[in-house]
Amino acid sequence: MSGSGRKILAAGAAVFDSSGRVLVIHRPGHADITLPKGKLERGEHPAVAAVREVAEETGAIVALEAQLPTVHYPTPAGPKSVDWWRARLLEQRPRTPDDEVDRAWWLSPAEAARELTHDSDRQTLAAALAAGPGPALIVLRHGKALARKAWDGTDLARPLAPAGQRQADTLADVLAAYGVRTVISSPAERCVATVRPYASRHGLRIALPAGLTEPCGERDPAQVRRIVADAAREAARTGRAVVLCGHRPVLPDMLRAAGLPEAALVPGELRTRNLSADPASSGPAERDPSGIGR
Ligand SMILES: Nc1nc2c([nH]c(=O)n2[C@H]2C[C@H](O)[C@@H](COP(=O)(O)OP(=O)(O)OP(=O)(O)O)O2)c(=O)[nH]1
Repeated sequence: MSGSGRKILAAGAAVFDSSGRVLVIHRPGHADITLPKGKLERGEHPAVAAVREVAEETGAIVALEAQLPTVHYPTPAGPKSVDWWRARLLEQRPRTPDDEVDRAWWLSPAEAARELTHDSDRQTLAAALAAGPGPALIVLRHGKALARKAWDGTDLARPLAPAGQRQADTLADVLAAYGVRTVISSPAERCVATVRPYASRHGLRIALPAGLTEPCGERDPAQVRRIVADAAREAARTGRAVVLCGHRPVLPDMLRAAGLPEAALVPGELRTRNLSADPASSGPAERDPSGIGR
């Protein structure tokens, strides 16, 4: 069957171990050597799919770091787009070889560049090397909240709408894909509730700096910048991803302080930046592939 026109979506990762080696697979069906990746399941976020596919194809449990350029190519089943991340190995689990992937192994980047069958994988590897290692700093707008006129309590206590709660559940999987260890939120309920499913699943405390609330953030952008800079230092110090959840009027300052381009985030949408071990250095800015907010 050729070219129905429907785009095939996939996601994968250039995975690095602690010695800087990269993980490749052999696929007997295609007789090729590639980076691990695979198709999204229905409704699945690409970041979540990337982590799942790497685990299924290699047994490697990974945390995502920088997002890399999306790759497009035609296939007999239709045009295909693959979202890629740089990722680091957290744990290697055993995996039984099968017809899809009969071997997964580690190569130096130079060896991998020689062995990979497809040029696009070589380009993804080059982008991963250019991004360098480092955890993600994630800036997130809270999920869809109850309308102001539908709520007669204080604005700080205004809760998420049911759609916002669903976004929060999806975000819990996305934040897990990045291996988030530090959760920071405006104390407003709609922000806290956006990161609560993730924090409670992982037994993490949510830090609640008052400086991220709407009135404080708008009044004192310098304090917002300090909160974000502290978060970036924490990520660089621990090597683990950090998420900051805030409000639309404060997000421009949060994004700027994170070194991300200005963007009008819709509820539940996020942007990530990868931080190298040196918090002063600037990593590549990244877009949100999620569509959670859309
Ligand atoms: N992996 C990969 N395959 C490519 C590229 N360019 C290209 O023409 N192909 C060909 C090889 C295969 O014959 C065909 C489909 O391979 P694929 O890896 O995209 O699809 P798949 O369904 O077998 O695998 P997956 O998405 O489940 O991982 O596309 C490329 O850049 N990467």
